Amino acid sequence: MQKGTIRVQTENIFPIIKKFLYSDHDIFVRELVSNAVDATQKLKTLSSLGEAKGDLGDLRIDVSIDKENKTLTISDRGVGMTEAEVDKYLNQVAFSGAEEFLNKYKGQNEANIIGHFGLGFYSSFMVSDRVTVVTQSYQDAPAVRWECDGSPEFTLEPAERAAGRGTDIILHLNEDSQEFLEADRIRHILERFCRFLPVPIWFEGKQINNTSPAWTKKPSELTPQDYKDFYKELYPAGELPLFWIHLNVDYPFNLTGILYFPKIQHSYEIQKDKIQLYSNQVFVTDEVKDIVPEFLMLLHGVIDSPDIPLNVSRSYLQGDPNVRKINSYITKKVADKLGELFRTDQKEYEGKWEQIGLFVKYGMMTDDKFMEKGNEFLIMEDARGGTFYTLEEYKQKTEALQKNKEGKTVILYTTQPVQQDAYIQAAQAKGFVVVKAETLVDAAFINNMEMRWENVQFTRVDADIVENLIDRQEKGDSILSGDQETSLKEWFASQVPDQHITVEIHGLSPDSAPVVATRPEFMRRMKDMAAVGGGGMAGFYANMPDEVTLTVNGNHPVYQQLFADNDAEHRNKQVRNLADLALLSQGLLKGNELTAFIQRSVELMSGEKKSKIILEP
Ligand SMILES: Nc1ncnc2c1ncn2[C@@H]1O[C@H](COP(=O)(O)OP(=O)(O)OP(=O)(O)O)[C@@H](O)[C@H]1O
Repeated sequence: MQKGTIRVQTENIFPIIKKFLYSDHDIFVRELVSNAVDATQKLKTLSSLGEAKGDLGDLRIDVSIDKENKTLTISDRGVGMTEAEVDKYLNQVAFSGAEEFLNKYKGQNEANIIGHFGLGFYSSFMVSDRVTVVTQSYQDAPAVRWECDGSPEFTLEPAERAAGRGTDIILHLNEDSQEFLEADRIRHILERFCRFLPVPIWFEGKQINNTSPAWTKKPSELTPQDYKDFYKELYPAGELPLFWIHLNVDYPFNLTGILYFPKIQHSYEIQKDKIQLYSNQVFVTDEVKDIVPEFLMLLHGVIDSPDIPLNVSRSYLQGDPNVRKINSYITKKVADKLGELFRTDQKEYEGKWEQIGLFVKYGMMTDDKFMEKGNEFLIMEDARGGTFYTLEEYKQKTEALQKNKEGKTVILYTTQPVQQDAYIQAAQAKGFVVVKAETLVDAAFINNMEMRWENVQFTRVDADIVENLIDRQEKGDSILSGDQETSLKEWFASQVPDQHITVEIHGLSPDSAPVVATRPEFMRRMKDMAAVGGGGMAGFYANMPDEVTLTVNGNHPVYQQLFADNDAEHRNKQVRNLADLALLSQGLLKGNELTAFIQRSVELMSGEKKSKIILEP
């Protein structure tokens, strides 16, 4: 028997400390199973190079619990270790045999080796009083038993390994870690971390993992059904995705994966943290915040990269050049895919726009590069539905009618096609094109694009009377006399005393509505932004009451009737009703006011009847 002291390579001690501060004790399972996978992959490589002879047998990993002896064992049929190797790899903390193997066989093997740091094995001491390793090398050497209780002292002696080549890692679980003797607990951890490892892992008579998940295959080997099946495997409860992108780079960094665009019906269902990050098929985390661009956090799927530093802090991740490159690669791939979908199957793309639009808009707002590309596949739906325009198409279509004096294209939009129907119809009657901007992101998107798209301005269709939507017109000719205009203004002012409602008299077409309520664009936008939590000035506007302009169309015939009406009370009620009708069309008539309006309307109708009865005989 050999006795000795574990040697720590001091220059590597800091990563160890960091790693042991890791709050998640479950990761010891990941580390030990990863080592077993590495050992198995190494054996396959050596065999393919002719260095390991003979039949390799059933290369599987077994995880087992022994409740009586309070142990958890991980067994593999991999390369195993000779006595000298045990001394070298296990007795020197932070000396990675994985790194050494990779350097030695660089370019000669296809196997992906997980280990890098030479630390993983030591995570077993987070949960064990004692760890026993029984191992036999693929080389012709006797088996050895290594044992250590977490202190720097270890023992190393010859042993028997009935199963022959391979390694058993036996953890004698400590008092605080008895939970790992529960089968459900272990199965859960295995399913989380080891679900897609490339070597079969068995626990309690069942294989835990899918050894060749879709993302590790070539896109040409996969059918659409395969992608959908894999999605179901990842998210059994989820609805099928809209489409997906298969990522595959090997230069200047390694990255594979599949990103799915989920179906989002309602913005409130948006779920972030649905992308899982793997490193050589080992699950690392589902918090991919710094690796995936913010606007793509809504995607689902898997990213696998051995090049992402996994055991370091967040702030380091952000500064990591590989992470930044990965970020822009993913952005580019997503933009390319969207562009391709738009070009090759526009109808299909339009059909999914409601959901795709969310990504596109977020992306354009937050990423300059994406915005450039997005300009080609961002589409706006006509308020009538079914017709879509790109920005370029919209500009061309509205060239004649919707350019204002400054030469800007005025994009007219509606946030609620049903409620704003009267305004939309009025604009369409003028030959204007109104587009929908109904989703949660639209308010912010409009503000943002207005600053970045050249010569474009957005105006909500109810921001002003239709005559003023593109450019403010001179007050049209009114058939009213000066006195009549003054009285009309007074009547309205007395009936609508709200200081936030401004009354203006215009001479519009007799066919236009008698009164139109509009909400000035700027103020309304600020309030909208405040409502969805926009900070700064927007917060200030949130507390301001609605500003409304009532434009009274002096040329409407109803006013001639009013001038002929000598019953002041009756006339005032009519005036009030006209104003209320306009407010109603803006959804601004609520509560008491609405009830009063209904009562007044009924009164007016029955009053008319009465007067008719009196007049007719
Ligand atoms: N089951 C095993 N079979 C054969 N060799 C093993 C086994 N487990 C560990 N080793 C050897 O011990 C070395 C150290 O393992 P350890 O887990 O500490 O580090 P690593 O796997 O190289 O890196 P990481 O810290 O990233 O896991 C390994 O590189 C490997 O050479």
